[in-house]
Amino acid sequence: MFNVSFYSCTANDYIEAVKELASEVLDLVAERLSIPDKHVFSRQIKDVQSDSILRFNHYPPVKNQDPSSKACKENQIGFGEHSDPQILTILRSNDVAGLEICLQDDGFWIPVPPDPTQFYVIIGDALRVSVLNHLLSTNSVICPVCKQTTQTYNAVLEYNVIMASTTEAYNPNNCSGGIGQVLTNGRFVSVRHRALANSSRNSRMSMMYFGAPPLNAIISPLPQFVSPQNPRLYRPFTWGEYKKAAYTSRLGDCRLDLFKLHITDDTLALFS
Ligand SMILES: O=C(O)CCC(=O)C(=O)O
Ligand SMILES: [Fe+2]
Repeated sequence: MFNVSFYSCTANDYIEAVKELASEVLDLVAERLSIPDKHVFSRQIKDVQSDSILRFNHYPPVKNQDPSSKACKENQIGFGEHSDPQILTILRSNDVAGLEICLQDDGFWIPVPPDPTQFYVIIGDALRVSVLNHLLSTNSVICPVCKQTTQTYNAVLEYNVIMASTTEAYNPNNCSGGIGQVLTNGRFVSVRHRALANSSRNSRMSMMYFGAPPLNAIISPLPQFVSPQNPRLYRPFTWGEYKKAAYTSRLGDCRLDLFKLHITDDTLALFS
């Protein structure tokens, strides 16, 4: 029989452990960015009011399909294309493939090989703002699978973590943006990803920890990322507002557009 209290204790232990891991990653990121307050990101997910969640995904295999047919490909989509709205996601899966990431807006999907011994770190919309361009300019590695350059945070590798992020420089017209993009005033673009159901015999299963701020936390570009040359791109908003926008739009929609400030020549003049 399913023992609910055993399950809930185990899940809570896992949440505590993975929150620590996420916090350490975020502290390293802040340190590397020379942000004086190194807990600026981790404080949000450690807050007792944090809106972080743990989700379990199960993708049963898709059976009896002609793998070359279009219908087959569509049926295989277990979790459609999206970026995670929170700050940071820690993914752990079994050894069944399915996760894919899209590094550029070219519709080309790169499979991420499953490894049940690893944690995968996905930059959420909330963090994408401030961090990655800096890290990427000095830390980039060649992905052993796709042979493309992938930005990776060296310190993160010590934890056997793969940090997926885009290799692109910020493009304000690129729809793929998240609340991290706001914190860094548009420097970073969180990775778009999706999960396919496998046509083999086995189900893919994943455990996702989404580190999020409290609902009333203000998401706004950090002051060090705003200057006359880089005027503020987004109006401040709360995580609660963003979450509502995320859950009332379609999964793949670009919700950050709702929070963009329209930069005019007059606005620019105010900063100069
Ligand atoms: O199951 C996976 O590999 C990815 C799931 C995912 O992207 C999500 O739950 O947000
Ligand atoms: Fe996701």
